[in-house]
Amino acid sequence: MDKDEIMQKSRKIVIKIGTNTLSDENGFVNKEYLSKLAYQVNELKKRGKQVVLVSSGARIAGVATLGKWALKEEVHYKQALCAIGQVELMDAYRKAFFEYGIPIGQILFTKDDFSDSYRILNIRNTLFTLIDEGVIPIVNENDSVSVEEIKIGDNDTLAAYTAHLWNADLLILLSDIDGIYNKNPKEYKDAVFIEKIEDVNHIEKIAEIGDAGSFGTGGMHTKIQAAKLVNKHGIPMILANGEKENIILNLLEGKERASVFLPKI
Ligand SMILES: Nc1ncnc2c1ncn2[C@@H]1O[C@H](COP(=O)(O)OP(=O)(O)O)[C@@H](O)[C@H]1O
Ligand SMILES: N[C@@H](CCC(=O)OP(=O)(O)O)C(=O)O
Repeated sequence: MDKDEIMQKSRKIVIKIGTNTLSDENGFVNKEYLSKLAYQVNELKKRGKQVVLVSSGARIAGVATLGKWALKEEVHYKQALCAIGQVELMDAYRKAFFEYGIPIGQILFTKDDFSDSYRILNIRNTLFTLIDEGVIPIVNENDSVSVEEIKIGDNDTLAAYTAHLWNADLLILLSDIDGIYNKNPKEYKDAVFIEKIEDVNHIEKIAEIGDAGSFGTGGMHTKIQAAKLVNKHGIPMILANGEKENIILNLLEGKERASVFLPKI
């Protein structure tokens, strides 16, 4: 299957939005962006698709709101910033989706939650209930609970876990870049775009996996990790540029390029 066919056939879609994509240049939640996202999710719903959002952006929203601690590296400051920013984030989502009459529900995970079968059962029940009732679940890491060893700031992996847990048909990572290149195009002008990855386990042979952009955390490393995780469970992953106008709907109509990571049959 190619990217366009996957987009059309997938019913249960997890969409992850990265920090750079949904923050403005000062780190505030970009409300105009969320409004356009809500429009697209509503269109997906109208076409019979179910959507779970995984959203980053709490830490930077905390920095912007508080106006300090931007450079603090200690984990408890990062956790405190996420606690502040998560409220801003959800407030912005709530208002954006309200315009389309769509209620949202917040789910905050720690990595531990996914290794406990009792918690997994509860999470699944909550997710299924929200979706069955027309609510859009918005997932983030429970940053103020997660501890350093668990690692704050890897929502790509979190999105992959969520996709697996929900038995999603597709994971879409929306980043500030239109896919993976053979090297970081923000550093190398001659970087070559890679449209289709048939075996993510060998990606390092064809691409240099580099670090994050300005506000981002995981860079390409965590996106590859996410692809490995979902592909192993038969779920394809699309990495696309979330900053492009109407990206999700354009992907659906085959009008945009993106990198697709295909599970092995
Ligand atoms: N081979 C590569 N192809 C594309 N982007 C790359 C590559 N290596 C590193 N990058 C960097 O990864 C960034 C995306 O990661 P990140 O900033 O963490 O995004 P997000 O906030 O969406 O999670 C890109 O903006 C780019 O600078
Ligand atoms: N959970 C944290 C960090 C999430 C994270 O992985 O950031 P990103 O690499 O931009 O997806 C937050 O909401 O700020």
